Amino acid sequence: MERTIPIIDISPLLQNTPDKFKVAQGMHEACKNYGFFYITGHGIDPRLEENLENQSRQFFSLPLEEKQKISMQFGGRAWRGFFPLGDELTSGKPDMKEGIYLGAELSPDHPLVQAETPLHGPNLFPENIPGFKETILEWISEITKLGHKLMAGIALSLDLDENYFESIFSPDPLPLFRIFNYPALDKAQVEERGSWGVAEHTDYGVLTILKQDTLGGLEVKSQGEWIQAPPIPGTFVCNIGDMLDRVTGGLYRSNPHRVRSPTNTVDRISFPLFFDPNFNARVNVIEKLNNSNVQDDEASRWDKSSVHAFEGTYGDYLLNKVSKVFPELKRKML
Ligand SMILES: O=C(O)CCC(=O)C(=O)O
Ligand SMILES: [Fe+2]
Repeated sequence: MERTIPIIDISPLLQNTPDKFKVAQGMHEACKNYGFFYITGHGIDPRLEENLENQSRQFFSLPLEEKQKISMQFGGRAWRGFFPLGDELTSGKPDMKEGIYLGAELSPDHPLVQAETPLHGPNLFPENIPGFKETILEWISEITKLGHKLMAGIALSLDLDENYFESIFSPDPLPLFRIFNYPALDKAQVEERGSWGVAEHTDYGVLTILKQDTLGGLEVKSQGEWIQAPPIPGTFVCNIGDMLDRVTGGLYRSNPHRVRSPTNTVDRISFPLFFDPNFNARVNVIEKLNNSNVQDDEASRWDKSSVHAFEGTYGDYLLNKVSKVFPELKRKML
């Protein structure tokens, strides 16, 4: 039988009804077996989704010079703004995507900005797309709220108190929001550049909440085989990041995934929000799980490093990763 990623209706979790325990059970199975699940019943306004998609497409169809007006070069340590096709690397090779890096809008007097904490600060918004800034900020706010609810479900799925994970998000989580555009490639381009919009990797944080368009191309490695995560209307894709793999002693694995570039004439667009721990949080193993016989997968992992052996704060882990995906920027900014 073909293996497919489970779809979970999370409305009982949002409405806090007794069925939330069934939702948690579904999450437990999905996280153990796939590291991925789809959610429905998430309550996000379809008009907000539509605005986000339309305004993002407007942005990416602008000439490169226009997009470069909000280049990451101007984002400084906050690590925000636009990057052009081929600038981001996975395992040292350029991804076939362009995108915008976004996050919580922090003013210069915010303590973390005052302390010159990397990845914290103001966003760079395109000026000539009416409503785009408001849409982006509303999206970050709504999906961040959803992230907290999903983490309550994940805590229940591990037989923990619903608020268990709040300490690693305290005083605030680090929501890293990205909008990616994967240009359609023809045969010759695939031959020259390869077919990866994003090559195999795992996500770094706790939970990724991804809106994708209707084109597809996301693939997930599960029990050694690559399976599709096709778009399903009304859903988002959620997946486990390295930090949840770490705290569960590998019970919930951060599964490798990749994106195949579209080959028709339409570009694929996607919207991952990485719901990450506070930058200064220490992300410790959940003692109660007692899952100590984890098979470390360091040797077979895409980055040849272990999420279990690592020491330090989440910020340390993250900076080590982002400096590899944007080596040039790291040299200038950090
Ligand atoms: O674009 C997608 O569907 C997924 C992107 C992704 O895996 C990532 O940015 O970490
Ligand atoms: Fe990813």
